[in-house]
Amino acid sequence: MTPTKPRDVQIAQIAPNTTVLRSRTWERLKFEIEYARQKGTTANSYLIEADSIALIDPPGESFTDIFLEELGQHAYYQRLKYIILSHINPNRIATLKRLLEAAPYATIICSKAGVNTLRSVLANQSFDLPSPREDEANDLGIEFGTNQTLKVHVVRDEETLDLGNGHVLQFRFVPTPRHPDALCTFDRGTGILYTDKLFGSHVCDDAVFDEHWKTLADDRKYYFDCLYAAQSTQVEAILTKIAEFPTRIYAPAHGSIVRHSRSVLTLDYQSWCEQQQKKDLSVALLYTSAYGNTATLARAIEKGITQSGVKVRSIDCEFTELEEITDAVQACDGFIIGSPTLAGHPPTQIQTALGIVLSTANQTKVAGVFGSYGWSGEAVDLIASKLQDVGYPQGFEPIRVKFAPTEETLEQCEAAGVEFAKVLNKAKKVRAPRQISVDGQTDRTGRAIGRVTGSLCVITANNGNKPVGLMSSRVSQAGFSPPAITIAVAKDRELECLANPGEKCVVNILKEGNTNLQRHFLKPPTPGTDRFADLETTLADNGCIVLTEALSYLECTVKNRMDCGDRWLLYAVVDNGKVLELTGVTAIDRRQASNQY
Ligand SMILES: Cc1cc2nc3c(=O)[nH]c(=O)nc-3n(C[C@H](O)[C@H](O)[C@H](O)COP(=O)(O)O)c2cc1C
Repeated sequence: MTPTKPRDVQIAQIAPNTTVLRSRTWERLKFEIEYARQKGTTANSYLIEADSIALIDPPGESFTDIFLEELGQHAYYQRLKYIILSHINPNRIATLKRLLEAAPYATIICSKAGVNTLRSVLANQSFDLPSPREDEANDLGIEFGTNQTLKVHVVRDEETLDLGNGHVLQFRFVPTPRHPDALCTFDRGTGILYTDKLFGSHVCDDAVFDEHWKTLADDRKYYFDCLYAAQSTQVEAILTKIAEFPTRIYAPAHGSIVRHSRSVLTLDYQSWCEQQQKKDLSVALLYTSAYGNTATLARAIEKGITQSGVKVRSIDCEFTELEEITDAVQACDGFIIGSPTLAGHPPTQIQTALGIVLSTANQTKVAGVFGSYGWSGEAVDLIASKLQDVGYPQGFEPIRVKFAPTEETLEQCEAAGVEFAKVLNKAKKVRAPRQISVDGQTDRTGRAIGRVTGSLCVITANNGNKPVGLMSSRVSQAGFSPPAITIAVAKDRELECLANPGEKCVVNILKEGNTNLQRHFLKPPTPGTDRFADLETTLADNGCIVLTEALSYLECTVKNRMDCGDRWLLYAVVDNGKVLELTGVTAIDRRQASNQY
């Protein structure tokens, strides 16, 4: 295994008086769904050194020490006048606390929606704020007020802040259900728009700017799907809002700075939002989360649903008007309620949302419930039983997760999202009257495509340390010299580990008559269990699992991956192969129509 590079902070000047500090990790930072492509990430902070100095977005606690060390070498903490927080993230508090202890003259800037969260997270912290000294302040040319306690300035939408030397900052509120307090900052002096989470990607590399933007396409889309697909209406509104700025560069919180592909990426965001709006099935995901655990579960369920082609409207009930909740419940085909248990109950916002659901949603809507709890977990049971009383069809079994989710529980949630979408699709088929003319043509085409057959294979690979396996009948020989194949795989997280050139896999070609393996791999994997535990296996030279009951196997290296709508098409070179049974015949997938397996 290649040793991973240690975390570091890359520093680069990106415009006059403007420096980026990219806190980098080459490993997956968290097990949250948005990091699943395992390409590391960067937490970008920006320093504007004009007459007054402003720092935008110090990183989370994974980087506190290395970031503060680099910042200290670059700028005097005492001269730091503003710390702008584009959104309040409890994870940032560890860094913020240490920063404030070293920078006694700094004022925190955040939005009105952010200040409450800031107060509540800071309330649990004991600060050791140094007393600023008047003589030191005078030496540094800093205005010295008498009240030198923790200073927070809550900005208004469109407010400006003049840092001097032409750096006039203008703030815009860009709220989404996930980040209701989000703030974008435009610097009129440089044309840089500090976009926080927007336009980012979780990729760690040496390129500060996006010269290589074409190679980022999949990562950007994946990032959008995880963070914004369920909030496309709000994102469309944000895009209109920020279009007013004469922006030259997007400076996001993660990944490379967007200079070369700014227009392309803006158009991509517009079209991805439009694609979401056009989907004909939709889910209202109503949740609230005091400490972030239920919100993390919501993200994973959301991902499972959107990857199945169903639109999600995610609503944090704490920050949403009742009319919007009512509107979402009326418009949706299914709804999901997520709630923590606090003092034996769902919080008030969820009780209110449940009231709206019970009085608004007709009985045909598909329902789901989930939530994080600490010891008794009454909230999920209470909501589930109320929904059961009405008789809503269930999209998945109620999900209860004790405190913070693990990687397994998030997988379970994602699988539940996929399941929910399936139930919705089935319910739609039952309801929809058959449109003879249009469906007739579609059926004819589907039946014609169905005559294309493929050999049944199981693709095995390693997702981090975890072996994964997926059935596919879309494997074809693509080249002779070098021997190469193409594999079409569903846009499924299981094989996301084959996203990059150089990744290894084994194609196990199944034998006609061996229904054991076929049945095994047709079932969806159960999260947290070893899929290969009951099978006879051995390891190939490339480290992937070989199913010894297969007819033959190919050891492959991925060279390329192409986006083909609902599938990825992998092009892989065959490095090695072996026939395991000389007399058997290849199992073939014969079907009546293109949408059957
Ligand atoms: C004030 C408070 C009261 C709580 N009461 C309960 C309770 O009655 N039953 C329970 O199972 N968990 C209880 N918990 C634990 C939370 O449900 C648990 O921390 C959960 O992960 C919170 O989810 P969230 O991060 O989505 O807010 C309580 C936690 C707090 C802070």
